[in-house]
Amino acid sequence: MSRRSPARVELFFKDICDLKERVRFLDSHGFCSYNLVNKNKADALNDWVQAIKEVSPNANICCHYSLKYNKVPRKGPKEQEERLLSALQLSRANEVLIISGSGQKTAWNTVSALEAVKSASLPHSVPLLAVAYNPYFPEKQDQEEENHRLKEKLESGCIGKVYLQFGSDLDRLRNGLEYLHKLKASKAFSIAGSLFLPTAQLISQQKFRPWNGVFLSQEFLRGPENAKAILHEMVNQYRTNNVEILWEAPGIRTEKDVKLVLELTGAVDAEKHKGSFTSSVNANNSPQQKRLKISDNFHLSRRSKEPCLLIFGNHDVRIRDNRSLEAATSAHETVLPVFLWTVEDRGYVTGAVQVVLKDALRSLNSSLESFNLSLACFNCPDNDNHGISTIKEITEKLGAKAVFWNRECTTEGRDRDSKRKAALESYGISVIESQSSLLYDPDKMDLTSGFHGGHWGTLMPFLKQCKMKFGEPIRPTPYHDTFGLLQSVQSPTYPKTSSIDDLNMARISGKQLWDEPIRKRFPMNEKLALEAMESFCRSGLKSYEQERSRADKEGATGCLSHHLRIGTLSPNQLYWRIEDSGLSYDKVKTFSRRLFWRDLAYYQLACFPNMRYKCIRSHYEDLEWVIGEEEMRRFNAWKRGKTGFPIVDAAMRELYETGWITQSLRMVVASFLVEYLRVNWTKGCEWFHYTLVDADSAINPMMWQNAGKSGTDQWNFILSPTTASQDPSGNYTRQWVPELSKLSTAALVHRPWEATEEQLESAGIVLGETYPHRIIRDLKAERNRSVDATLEMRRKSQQFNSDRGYDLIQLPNGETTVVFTKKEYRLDSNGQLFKDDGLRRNTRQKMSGNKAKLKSKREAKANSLTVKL
Ligand SMILES: Cc1cc2nc3c(=O)[nH]c(=O)nc-3n(C[C@H](O)[C@H](O)[C@H](O)COP(=O)(O)OP(=O)(O)OC[C@H]3O[C@@H](n4cnc5c(N)ncnc54)[C@H](O)[C@@H]3O)c2cc1C
Repeated sequence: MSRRSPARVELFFKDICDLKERVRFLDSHGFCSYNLVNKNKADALNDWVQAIKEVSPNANICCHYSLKYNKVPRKGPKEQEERLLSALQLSRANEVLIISGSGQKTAWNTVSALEAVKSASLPHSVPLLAVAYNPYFPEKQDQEEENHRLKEKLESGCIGKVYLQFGSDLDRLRNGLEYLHKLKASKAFSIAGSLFLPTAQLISQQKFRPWNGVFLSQEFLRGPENAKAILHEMVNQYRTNNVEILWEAPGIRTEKDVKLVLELTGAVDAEKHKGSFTSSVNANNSPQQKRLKISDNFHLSRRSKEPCLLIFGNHDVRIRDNRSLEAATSAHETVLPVFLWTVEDRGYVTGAVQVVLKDALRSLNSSLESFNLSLACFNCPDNDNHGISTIKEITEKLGAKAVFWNRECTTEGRDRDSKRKAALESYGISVIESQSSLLYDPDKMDLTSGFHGGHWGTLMPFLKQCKMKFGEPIRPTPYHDTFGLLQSVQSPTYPKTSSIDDLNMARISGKQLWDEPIRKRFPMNEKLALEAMESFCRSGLKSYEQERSRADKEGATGCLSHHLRIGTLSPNQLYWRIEDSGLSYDKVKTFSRRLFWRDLAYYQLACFPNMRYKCIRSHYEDLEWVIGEEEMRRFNAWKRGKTGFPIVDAAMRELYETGWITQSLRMVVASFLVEYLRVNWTKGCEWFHYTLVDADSAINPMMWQNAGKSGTDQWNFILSPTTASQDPSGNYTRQWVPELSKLSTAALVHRPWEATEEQLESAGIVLGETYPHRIIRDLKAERNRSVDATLEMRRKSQQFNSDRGYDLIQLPNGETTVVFTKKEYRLDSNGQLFKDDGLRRNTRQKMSGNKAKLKSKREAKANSLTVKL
């Protein structure tokens, strides 16, 4: 789906002048996604693309490629193929829709064309490929044939989008959409759908000279009002199914047409799309402001001559797919890129993150320098509240009246951004904020209390709500658009500022240069981020479902979290790379959902701004943990990787040395700290925050709260510190705990206390000397204490216990909701453990056989102690 436009529009025009005029008109009404039809072999599609880009540089353009009109006369398939492949490689469009053309299908058709594309293995830079699908055939047999052809097209693995043709039978549309969703289960693609503008002219044209393949009912053809009612329904169906609208015929040419479009879709679309970019410029209701609301679009031709500031944060250090950068460079001819480092930033951007941030800033600066821009860095004085005085001073020196930045959705970032915004606006400076670090804007999301196919605050209700409310995440901006923008701006003359090296950030001196292994393992720049993403998509992604828990396998997970944290990669770039990978839904679904976990964390943080320190289930503040010296003894051993449990120690050492471990290991060590060592989760959370290169103020606390039972999605499993299923070969543990490396089997590496004296001796191990004794011996007893403490705390907090024994929490809007609670903690109103609640049995009885079996299978899986992470 296009980034900014409420819908796509098919363009009809006489010549280039007319085309530009039309685009100018549509652009001024907020459209910026266009389709160019191909009705003649002389059509100069690339010239048209160029003309559109001159008027609307960020337009997203789909060129149609008609196999019929592009056929090389009297030549065989080879020549047809060559023509198509060269057209694709030369195309300057964002998408190419390949169509056979109406009439009898010949040997050279979309299916054979896609076969050719597949075998040519074109570079990744060719436009997204799309095909058409008609769900409206009146004859069953014809429809089946069409369905089969679509399946064949998708099987080529080259298709990223399907365009639904127009028709008026709503039932057939519903069936068609169902069919598409079925196909989506194995092939990832997005859907666009045509709509005709129900004008009197179009209706009479279709009545008397209907187009081939367009099936319109008598009711539709009765008149514009009837047609409108049908279109309303279609818009609803499109919306529910995340279908991007394409206004096909007869095009949108006049103010009246625009009004009609808005009547049918406008209000909702405008609302839906304004999210990614909010502006405080022109707070009045000027036409420009209205336009911004609809399209968020600027024109280069209308760029301001006044300079502006573009402030980078610690989460958007990139030039690609960076909305604030696009907004600033689209609106101003002169832009000063700025990085400010304040005492407040140093309070929460700490440890390993500073190391990778500094490197990323260096690389951002080099990228900017290649466009003759450079990053002006400022070490703000400690008494400069959020760097506000520094920003004011820069704007004054520069004569700038506008400041752009991407909002940072952390608690600290929100506080900073709102204070800066209020102060700058009071000085008459406009602040233009964007959102560029999450798939969706958390402030626009609202989950009502209750169970929506999952408990409140769990992944699936959140994911479904995102897609229902906002559709698919927006596609990243093509790099050539950003490149064009950056090339066309200039740097203002500004006095020399601090260099990145001068920043009071990651300044490590003395003997222990702890940053070196981190820098070595995680060099930071956009190019490397893209390469890492590519390499994972080509190899690791296929086996992610099976291998993601393995710590002993290189590349089992993306290892991209540091790039996402600092912003050297945008989540939209990653999301769409996965969606366009051509792999089946089953292969990519878990990975795609990971990015929704990321968004979910930020949604939770918006609801519970103190969640890094305070339990979301507020009564869990009373949970008893180990305290005093014993707590310190346990916590210190855990931090330093000296607990005597090898998999835990290996992970904690890798974390300390390099700043990263896989999710499966994070879960093992978190589970161990909380459930067995019984140390308060906030301690682990803080240690992770300091040591992780991807330390994230939303994800880290969300995961620790879940591990520590007080989060919205309390873990329904405990990970054993001794079975070490994450490292079946033992090689990972041998690497990080070299003192055990000579033990002969993986089992002994993970449980050296089971080794005989001879085995230990021949491996050169003296337990308690060369490797520590286990810090706790009786795992079962520790775990029982942990459960008892939880039950005791819950008994004392009956007001937070639902009638089915689940925890209740209060949402920011004052509503109370039930959150998932592990079976072993569920209590009745007398404080007794629920045995088997009748409610569940009744519900199960009501469910049909298969569904019930499925559900109990799922529950059994969830309750089992070994889990697939
Ligand atoms: C106790 C604990 C603390 C964590 N702290 C952080 C943290 O501070 N920062 C962080 O980015 N991740 C954190 N995670 C989540 C997860 O472990 C890492 O994102 C993941 O290990 C990063 O490796 P990857 O890029 O190879 O992940 P992949 O498996 O390749 O996943 C791709 C991306 O999805 C996102 N992602 C993956 N898992 C999660 C998740 N559970 N929640 C939210 N987003 C996710 C990450 O951005 C990740 O890069 C934590 C997990 C646990 C159990």
